[in-house]
Amino acid sequence: MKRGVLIVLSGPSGVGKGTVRKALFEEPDIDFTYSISMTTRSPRSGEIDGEDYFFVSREIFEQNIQDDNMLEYAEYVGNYYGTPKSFIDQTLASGHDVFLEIDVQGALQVKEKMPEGAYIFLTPPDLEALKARLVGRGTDAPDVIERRVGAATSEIRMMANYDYAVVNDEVALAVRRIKDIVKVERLRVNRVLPEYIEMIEELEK
Ligand SMILES: Nc1ncnc2c1ncn2[C@@H]1O[C@H](COP(=O)(O)OP(=O)(O)OP(=O)(O)O)[C@@H](O)[C@H]1O
Ligand SMILES: Nc1nc2c(ncn2[C@@H]2O[C@H](COP(=O)(O)O)[C@@H](O)[C@H]2O)c(=O)[nH]1
Repeated sequence: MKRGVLIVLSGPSGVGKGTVRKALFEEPDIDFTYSISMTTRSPRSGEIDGEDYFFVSREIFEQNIQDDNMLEYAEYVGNYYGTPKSFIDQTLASGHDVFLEIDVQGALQVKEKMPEGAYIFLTPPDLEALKARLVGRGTDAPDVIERRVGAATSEIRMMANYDYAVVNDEVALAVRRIKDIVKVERLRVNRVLPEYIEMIEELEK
């Protein structure tokens, strides 16, 4: 049976990870399973618990760390964010591709543990565009935006630790670049593109 591919999309806050991920998931030939993160941040207007994030208290998050339930976690601009572990293991083992959208600290922790994934750094055309996107999104107070842009400068330096860098100049172009990367990754994991596996098995009968 084919094994699922782990795809980790990371990059500074506001670069467009969520926007690109949503556009990617709408592609007819894409069937990724999204890993829902856990966070102590308060929900933004319109965000749904169990869909956008699992929103929990600091106590519950810290209990999950102690119980070794997290594949990775990071403290980012005053809140915890992390990836529940068992979901990732089970989904990959069942042959489904898993998609993580996480910050740079978390992505590098996952890469240490699971180097066989596709680690993609989504980068803005420049820092001005990044700040404009955070301001334009309208979800964060000015001081939080400053902290996020401040964090971005050191995050962008970590780009060299990734397998791939994708510029999010236009969403449709970023989606196409990521789809090409996933094709390469499928070949690396399964040695043959999965759409051919059934055909070969049929011929070998
Ligand atoms: N290619 C693009 N060109 C212009 N604006 C964009 C582009 N991609 C995303 N945006 C806009 O930038 C803002 C931030 O996007 P988004 O929320 O997807 O970023 P993010 O990286 O997921 O942020 P966070 O890490 O904080 O969740 C949104 O208002 C979105 O519409
Ligand atoms: N290390 C992790 N980072 C995560 C995870 N889920 C989301 N994130 C990243 O946190 C920042 C802030 O997110 P926001 O929703 O408050 O804007 C952003 O870079 C996210 O990608 C996670 O599970 N682990």
